[in-house]
Amino acid sequence: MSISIGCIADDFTGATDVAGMLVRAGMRTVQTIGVPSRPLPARADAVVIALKSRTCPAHIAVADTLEALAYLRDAGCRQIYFKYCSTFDSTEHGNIGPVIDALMGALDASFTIACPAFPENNRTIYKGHLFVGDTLLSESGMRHHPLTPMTDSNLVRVLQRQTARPVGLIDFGTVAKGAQAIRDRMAELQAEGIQIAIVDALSNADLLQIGAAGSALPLLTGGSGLALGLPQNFLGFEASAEAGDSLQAPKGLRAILCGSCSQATRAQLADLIARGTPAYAIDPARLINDEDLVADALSWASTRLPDGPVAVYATAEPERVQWLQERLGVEQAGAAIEQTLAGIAQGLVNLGVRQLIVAGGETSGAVVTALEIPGLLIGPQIDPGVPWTISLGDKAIALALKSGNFGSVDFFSKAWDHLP
Ligand SMILES: Nc1ncnc2c1ncn2[C@@H]1O[C@H](COP(=O)(O)OP(=O)(O)OP(=O)(O)O)[C@@H](O)[C@H]1O
Ligand SMILES: O=C(O)[C@@H](O)C(=O)CO
Repeated sequence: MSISIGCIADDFTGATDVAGMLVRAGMRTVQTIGVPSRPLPARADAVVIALKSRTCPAHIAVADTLEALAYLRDAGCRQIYFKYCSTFDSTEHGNIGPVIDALMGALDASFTIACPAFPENNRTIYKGHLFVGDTLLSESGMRHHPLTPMTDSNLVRVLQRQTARPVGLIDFGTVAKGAQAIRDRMAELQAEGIQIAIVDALSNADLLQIGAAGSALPLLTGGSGLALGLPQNFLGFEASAEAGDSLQAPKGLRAILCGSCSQATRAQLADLIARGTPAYAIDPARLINDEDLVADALSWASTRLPDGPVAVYATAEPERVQWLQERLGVEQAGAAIEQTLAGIAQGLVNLGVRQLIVAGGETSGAVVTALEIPGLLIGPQIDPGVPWTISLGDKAIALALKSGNFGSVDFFSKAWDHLP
């Protein structure tokens, strides 16, 4: 089997996001949960390994990434792609910088690019500054993110704080001139000693040019948008009409689990509740008191599930998130909620749920891990960056892993209409 692109994603929603893009661009794509212990179950042009490495300590993120890299190299992947968030979610200590460092070292790469732009979801980069819609990243809801608050919009500055390798910029003036100009600028920057270049991008057309310019780089890094421009680089690869495989969602009960506190998820949840969907709120005060919220939520859900979808959520406003974080610490607060939602997910599947939407990357990581799902086949897109997937393994479950800030306001109700 010859695999063109081997992708390592730093969270699970990000992984389905980029896998969906590769499918859209015509590549047969398999997503694995963690580094697979067995050969891939399906023929693939691209493989996406989903890690949960965005917010763990940097040395663990690096170790997990290098293990994934070893697998992808053994599988014969011709280009490696590190996928991180379109809002560049990271802290002063990483993990984007340390992971890029480690990948460059292992691949003996002297230069790479960093381009998280995702114009279809209103993430654009201009003069190195990341915009979310009309606002700078630092003025967007991302400044309140529970784990990776983003308070600086200048990505050259942000990444430079995370790596000792010199970081530069390929700005829009160059990108607008097309692939050859971008290639020339890469060469100039390398000659100046720059090893990683943030690249401006305002549209999918820019991403196609950037993808073409990066054809010879052993390592590319970015959001999922960049993936649209990569399949064109592979000789002998022909866009396959069956790339999305004709998947069939398993029948079963429906549920929604929300651990994302992002602005979009909060609005989507409010919309769902306003439409009358039963919703169970995880009460952080009861969590602190060690009450068995998993059993409580499941007993609540069990009587309602036969009548239609139910939602269970920890989603809260920034002040409520801070309240819990002050009592448990940031990491422990996140982990406690994730474990609770993961336990509820296991119980829901035991109750017969086979169609499940999960909101939030960290949350999805916890849920998919608890469900012991080894991999996902990628199906139709619900909204940009969020495809339906069908789990591999013993028990087929249709899963939509929604990145916190993705999706239209009616996402949770319309998603069912897009089931394959
Ligand atoms: N009420 C709450 N108090 C404190 N932490 C919470 C609360 N609700 C959720 N969390 C935690 O906030 C974090 C949200 O991160 P998650 O990645 O799931 O969502 P997101 O960042 O919106 O999504 P994405 O990474 O896809 O953009 C999780 O660790 C979750 O457990
Ligand atoms: O790139 C994005 O914004 C998403 O795929 C993501 O990674 C959110 O967790």
